[in-house]
Amino acid sequence: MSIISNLRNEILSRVDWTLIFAVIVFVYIFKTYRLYFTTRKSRPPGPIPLPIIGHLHHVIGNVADKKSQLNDKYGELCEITMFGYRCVIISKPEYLKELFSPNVYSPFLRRLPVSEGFKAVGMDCEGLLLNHDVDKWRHNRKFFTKSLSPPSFIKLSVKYTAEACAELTKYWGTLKHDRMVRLDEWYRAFTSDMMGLVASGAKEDSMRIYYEKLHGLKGQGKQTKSLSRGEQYRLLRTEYPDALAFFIFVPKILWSLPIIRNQVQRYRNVLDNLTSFEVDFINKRKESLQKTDQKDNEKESVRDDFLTMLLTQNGETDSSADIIKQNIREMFSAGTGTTTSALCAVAYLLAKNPECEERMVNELFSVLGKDRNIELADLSKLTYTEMVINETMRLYPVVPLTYRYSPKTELKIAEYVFPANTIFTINLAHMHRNPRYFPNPNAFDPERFAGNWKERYPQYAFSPFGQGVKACPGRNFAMAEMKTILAQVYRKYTFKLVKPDEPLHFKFSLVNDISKLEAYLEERKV
Ligand code: HEM
Repeated sequence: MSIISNLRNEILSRVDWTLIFAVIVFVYIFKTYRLYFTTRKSRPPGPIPLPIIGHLHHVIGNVADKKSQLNDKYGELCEITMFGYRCVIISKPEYLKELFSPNVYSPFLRRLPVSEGFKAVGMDCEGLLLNHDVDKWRHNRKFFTKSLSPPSFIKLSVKYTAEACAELTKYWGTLKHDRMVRLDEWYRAFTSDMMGLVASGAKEDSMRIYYEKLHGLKGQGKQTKSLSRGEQYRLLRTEYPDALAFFIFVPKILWSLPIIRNQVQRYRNVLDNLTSFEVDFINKRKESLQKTDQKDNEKESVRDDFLTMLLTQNGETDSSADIIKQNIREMFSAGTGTTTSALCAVAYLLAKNPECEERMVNELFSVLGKDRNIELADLSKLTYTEMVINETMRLYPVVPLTYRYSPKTELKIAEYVFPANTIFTINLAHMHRNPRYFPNPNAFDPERFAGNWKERYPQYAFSPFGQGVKACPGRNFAMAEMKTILAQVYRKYTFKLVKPDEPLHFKFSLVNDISKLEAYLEERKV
C-alpha cells in the first residue's frame, strides 16, 4: 500500500501542472476554432467566437432579440457556433425554400439535435415539436392535422370558446370597484380552461381559481391532498412548462449537483403524475367510445373534442395512450401560451390605436349584433378583425424564431454550402419588420393585410405560424379561437392601459410570453 502511495506522490511531484493546464486550454481553443476556420471555402458573415464561451454572449438574454441584432449587424444570413453546432440565422424569405418545404419526406423534419433534456421529457421520440423519429412524427402529424382541421371541430371549438368567454365576462362583470386587471393572467387562465374543454373535456377551473385568489375567497391555502382531481391536474399543467424548460435548458451534467438534484426529482414527479392523469382519462375515454360502438343510444354521452377525434379518426380506436398523451400535452403547451400572448398583444395595440379598435368593434356589431354568440359561419365575415390579428402577429410574433435541422443532409443556400448537423434558425420576427416588405415596419397598420395581401408580399415574408410541412397544425383553430374571443369580449368591454407609455414586457423561453400587462376594464357603451 505504502509503495503505491509513494509511487503516486513521486509521479505527482514530477508532473508539470502548468503544462497540463496549457495543453487543456490549447485543445479547447483548438476545438472551438476548428469549426470556425475549417471545413468550408467560404462562410457567411458572423462574429468571431471567443475562446471557451464561443458565441454564448451573443445569445444570452432574450434570444430572439439577440438573434435579430445579429441579423441587423451581419445581414440576413449569418452564422454563429453554439455548443459545438454551427448555427445559421436566416431572415431572408428567398433562402427558405428547402427549409420550409411542404414535402413530408423533406430532410428537414427535425427542429434541433436530440439532447438528454428532450429524452427526459419524452419529446425525442413522441409528439411533434421535437420528435426525432421522423416516421413517428409523420404518423402523429397526420392524426394531429386530421383532428384539428375538420369544420366540425372548428365549429365545436368556437362553441366551447364562447362558453369560456361567458364565464370570463361573468367574473369581469362582478369587478365593480377595482377594475384594474392583469390581462396576461386572465387570458392565461382563460386559454387554459378553454383548452381543457376543447382538448379533453377536463374542466380545469383556472378562471374560477384565479378569481377566488384575487378576492381572497374560499379554496385558498388548500393542501394538494384535499384538492379535487381536476385541480390537481390543473396544478400539474401549470408546472409543466417549467419542467419542460428545466430539462431542455439545464445540461444533464448538472443534474446530479446537490441543489439541482431536488429540482430534477420534483420535475420528474410532475411529469410522472401528469402522465398518470393523462393515461387515465385517455383510457376512460377509450372505454366510453367502445361502449358507444356497442350501444348506439349512448352516443351523446361521448364528447366531440380533440381527444375523441384523435381516438376515432379513420376508425382507429387502438392508438396507444402514450402516443395520444403526448399529442394532447403538446396541444396544451403549444396552444395556451401562444394564444395568451397574441391576445395580450392585440389588447395592447388596440388600446394604443383606438381608431383601429373602433373599426373592429363596428365590424363585430354589424356582423353579430349586440348579444348573439359568434358561430362558425361568422368567422369568415370578420375580415377587419383578422387584419388586426395578422398585423399584431407581424409586429409581435409569439414564436419569433423557429428551427430546422438535419443530421444527414447538407444544404446550399446562396453561395454557401452548410454541412449536415447545421442548426438553421429562421428569424420570423426579423422578416416581419423588414422595411423592404413592410414599409414603416414599426407602425401598427392592419391595412397591410387588406384584400389579397398574400400576392403583395414575397412567399414566407409573413409567417407567424411557420411554413411548410412543419408549420403550426393549430393555426386554423388558433385563428378561430382568437376571433371568437375578440368578438365576445370587445362587444362588452374596452381596455385602457395602466401604463400606456411602457413597452410590452416579454419573457422569452420557448415562446415570447407577455407578462405584466395591466389594463383598466371599461364596459363598452353601445
Ligand atoms: C397564436 C397562436 C399560435 C401561434 C402564433 C403558433 C405558432 C407556431 C409556430 C411558428 C410553429 C413552428 C412552425 C414551423 O416551425 O414552421 C408552431 C408549431 C406547432 N404548433 Fe402552433 N401556434 C399557435 C397556436 C397553436 C395551437 C392552438 C396549437 C394546438 C392546438 C398549436 C400546436 C402546434 C404544434 C403541435 C406545433 C409543432 C408542429 C410540428 O413540429 O410538426 N399551436 N406553432
